[in-house]
Amino acid sequence: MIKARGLQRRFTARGRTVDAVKGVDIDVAEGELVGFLGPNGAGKTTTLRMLTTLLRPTAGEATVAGCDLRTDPLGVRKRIGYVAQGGGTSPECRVAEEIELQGRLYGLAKAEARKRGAVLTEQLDLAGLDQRLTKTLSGGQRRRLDIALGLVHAPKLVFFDEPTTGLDPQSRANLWEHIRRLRAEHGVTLFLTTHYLDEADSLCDRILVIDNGRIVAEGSPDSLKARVSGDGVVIGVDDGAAGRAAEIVGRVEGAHEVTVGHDEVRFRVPRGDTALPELLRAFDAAGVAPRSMQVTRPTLDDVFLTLTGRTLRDAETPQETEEPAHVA
Ligand SMILES: Nc1ncnc2c1ncn2[C@@H]1O[C@H](COP(=O)(O)OP(=O)(O)OP(=O)(O)O)[C@@H](O)[C@H]1O
Repeated sequence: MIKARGLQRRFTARGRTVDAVKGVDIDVAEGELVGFLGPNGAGKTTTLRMLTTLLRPTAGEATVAGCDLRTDPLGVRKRIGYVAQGGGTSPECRVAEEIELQGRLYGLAKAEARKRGAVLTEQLDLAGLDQRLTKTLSGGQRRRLDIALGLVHAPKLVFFDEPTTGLDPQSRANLWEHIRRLRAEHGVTLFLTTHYLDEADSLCDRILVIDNGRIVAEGSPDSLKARVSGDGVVIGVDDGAAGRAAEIVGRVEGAHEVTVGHDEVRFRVPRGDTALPELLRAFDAAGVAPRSMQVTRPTLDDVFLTLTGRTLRDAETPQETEEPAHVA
């Protein structure tokens, strides 16, 4: 659905040059839900704007939904949906009118656009609000309307730019459910940017981590976590037994960063869940009885820290943004 090679974007404004995206390769297969994760200013929106034809790449090439980004941007636009940050609803328009208008813009006949609007308002829990002025909607309702607008032409590939930024936790969870359903019930391929670790972790099959204009890691949430730091394990033992416990732990394949406390041993291991049964057997054979065993999975923040030496939150810097220099 997406194949991009060496995509770059340089901005020049007031004599200053910013290399916002420094040559990224992206592959997304049909039906995947892929997250593009990175701190503020990492280059997520710029990449998304290139892939959706809103910004011309300085270099590189891409095929999006089967069309070449450079030679057939119109083909790309017809086949994709784009749910932008903040959306673009008109405050004085009614919900149903807004969706119908968007449908007409995509070339649907009036009756067809109206029918499509009814289906979408139903699917996105907006039924009953169709005569409301969009300015009276709550944040979550407005974001769902943004999604409806992005889906009006039934695209098979939808881009979301930070879909849940600014929403309260309940509305975020509700929106995640809608995003999951889009894929499960309609087979839509989804590509979303986020700087929320929990969002990427809970929603996405695969994550691309971008920092400073470059992709620094790629994989499923679990494989990223396993690859970078491994699971943390803490074994509680009786006073005085920690030394013997540490000897046993030292024989476990892949165990590292072993530290011995008074009544506990801590270590890291690639897969805590598979190491524990082996450990239990070894403890049993040695006649040492552990009092407790605890496994903690690393977070995506640990991944980012290992890759860049900074946490995602530390990495967030205020943006300096000029007006975008248009357009494909
Ligand atoms: N039109 C522009 N002119 C100059 N610099 C720009 C422009 N747009 C983006 N940039 C710069 O490019 C870099 C990447 O910005 P981008 O908006 O793509 O990051 P982002 O990862 O989407 O961040 P956020 O999470 O805050 O949306 C930043 O340094 C930003 O200031």
